[in-house]
Amino acid sequence: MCPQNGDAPLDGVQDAVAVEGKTDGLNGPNGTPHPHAANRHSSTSQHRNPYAPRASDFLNNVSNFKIIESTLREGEQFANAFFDTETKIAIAKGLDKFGVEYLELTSPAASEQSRRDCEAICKLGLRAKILTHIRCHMDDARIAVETGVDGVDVVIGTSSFLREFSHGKDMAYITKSAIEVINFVKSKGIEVRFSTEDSFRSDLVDLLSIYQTVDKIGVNRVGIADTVGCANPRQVYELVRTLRGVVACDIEVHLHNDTGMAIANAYTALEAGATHIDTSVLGIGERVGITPLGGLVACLYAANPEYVKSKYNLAMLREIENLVAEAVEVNVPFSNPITGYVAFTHKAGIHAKAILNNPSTYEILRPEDFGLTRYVSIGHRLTGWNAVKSRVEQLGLQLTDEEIKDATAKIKELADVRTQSMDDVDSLLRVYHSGIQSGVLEVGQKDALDRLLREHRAAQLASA
Ligand SMILES: CC(=O)SCCNC(=O)CCNC(=O)[C@H](O)C(C)(C)COP(=O)(O)OP(=O)(O)OC[C@H]1O[C@@H](n2cnc3c(N)ncnc32)[C@H](O)[C@@H]1OP(=O)(O)O
Ligand SMILES: O=C(O)CCC(=O)C(=O)O
Ligand SMILES: [Zn+2]
Repeated sequence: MCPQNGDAPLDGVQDAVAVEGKTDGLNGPNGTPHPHAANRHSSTSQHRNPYAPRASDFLNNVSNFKIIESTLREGEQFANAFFDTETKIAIAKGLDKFGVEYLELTSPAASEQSRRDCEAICKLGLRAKILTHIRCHMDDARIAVETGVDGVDVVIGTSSFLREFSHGKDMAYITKSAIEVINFVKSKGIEVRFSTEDSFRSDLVDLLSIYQTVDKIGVNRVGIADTVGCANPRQVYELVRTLRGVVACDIEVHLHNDTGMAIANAYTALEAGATHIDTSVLGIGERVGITPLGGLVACLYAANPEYVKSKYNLAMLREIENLVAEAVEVNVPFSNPITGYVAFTHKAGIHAKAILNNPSTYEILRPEDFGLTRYVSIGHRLTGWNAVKSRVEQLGLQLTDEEIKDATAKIKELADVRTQSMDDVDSLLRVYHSGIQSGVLEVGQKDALDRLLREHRAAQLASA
């Protein structure tokens, strides 16, 4: 792994340094010396600098990547998806406003309307580059280059499964048609990408050989596709890193989410030197889809918030997700990163206290950077007096800490029976406060408080 280093344990020390660098928000090896390094390795470290940059520091593209947004291609392969022209244009404009670098559209060979929609989106004059996605076949390529796209994404299966059961072609034929299609697209002066479908179940020698061939003839990007979602982060790292050493062109990854790895795999691909990541809004695509745009953005924001904020209009994310969710008739999942309805809701008393003091205690993403708001939920039995105190202050009530703790005990007692709404909690706090103010209530007088609450409820019912 490290050319200067034949001493295995040193790798461990280097890992520790890399972690320190990250903690400082640095990509490079600028961390302070590891306290144990000198003692443990003094004999070898005389000859080399253990803190010198490693190959992996230079490969890492976590803060240098482009998104190829494929909601209008992979996303159209989602079981529920039917996008009419108007919806496609709304999605394209929304994603463009968000700031994705590329939009990938369904093949114009798929249907007459697909071809017309592709042309219509090319004419919108968006900032994002427009790509279309075709089979590795001259018939498709001829149609694609006439649509006005900025580039063509070419794909063909290389695994034995697809060679035998999909297109029936061997590697020699695949290579020959790849060269023909790539040269043809290039001759039109537009970008071309060549991708192998089912890369992780393809023979490594076949893969590297075809990628090297297309790189030599000037393809702009090569793509690796985890078509069945079988890859894990380590496999992704190894394949991308190996490919990085073989081709000079950009590297795109397309990662399905069948085993829930798509975001982690995308992150790891960037660490290994990938330059472009395919996404779709909410991850929609064949089966359970691919790397979701929002989840990827959350993950990359956590790594480098300033870079991600500078590239994308993050406050647009919710609007785009809602647009696509509505178009394909699904709900945004409750646990969705950033936009899930509980993404910034804090509940347990211990969390609530710390969050109220400093949100970074329990938040890696700042809701305000996404145009969103944090919530502290208090009407439940896991609440604590610090959270209740914050609400008391918001309501402008004057209560001592001892009184707030007493009121909190009542909230918990009631919440043991059922969760209390914010209105329930507010009423209780107001009743408690007026009881204290008027002198009919003192700390610990449970019966008096129960009576005041009963009277309050009766008055509410009478006025309803
Ligand atoms: C993993 C992915 O998601 S890849 C992208 C998938 N996208 C699509 O399929 C786009 C939508 N598809 C379509 O509209 C149609 O399938 C079309 C227009 C592409 C082709 O339709 P048809 O000609 O009716 O063929 P059909 O879909 O039944 O079969 C696919 C054909 O493409 C061939 N083929 C499959 N993959 C490739 C490829 N990557 N490169 C070249 N040829 C291919 C198959 O051998 C088959 O050829 P055949 O007609 O000689 O049997
Ligand atoms: O073109 C590509 O890279 C990917 C095609 C695709 O959708 C897949 O293999 O899952
Ligand atoms: Zn796919």
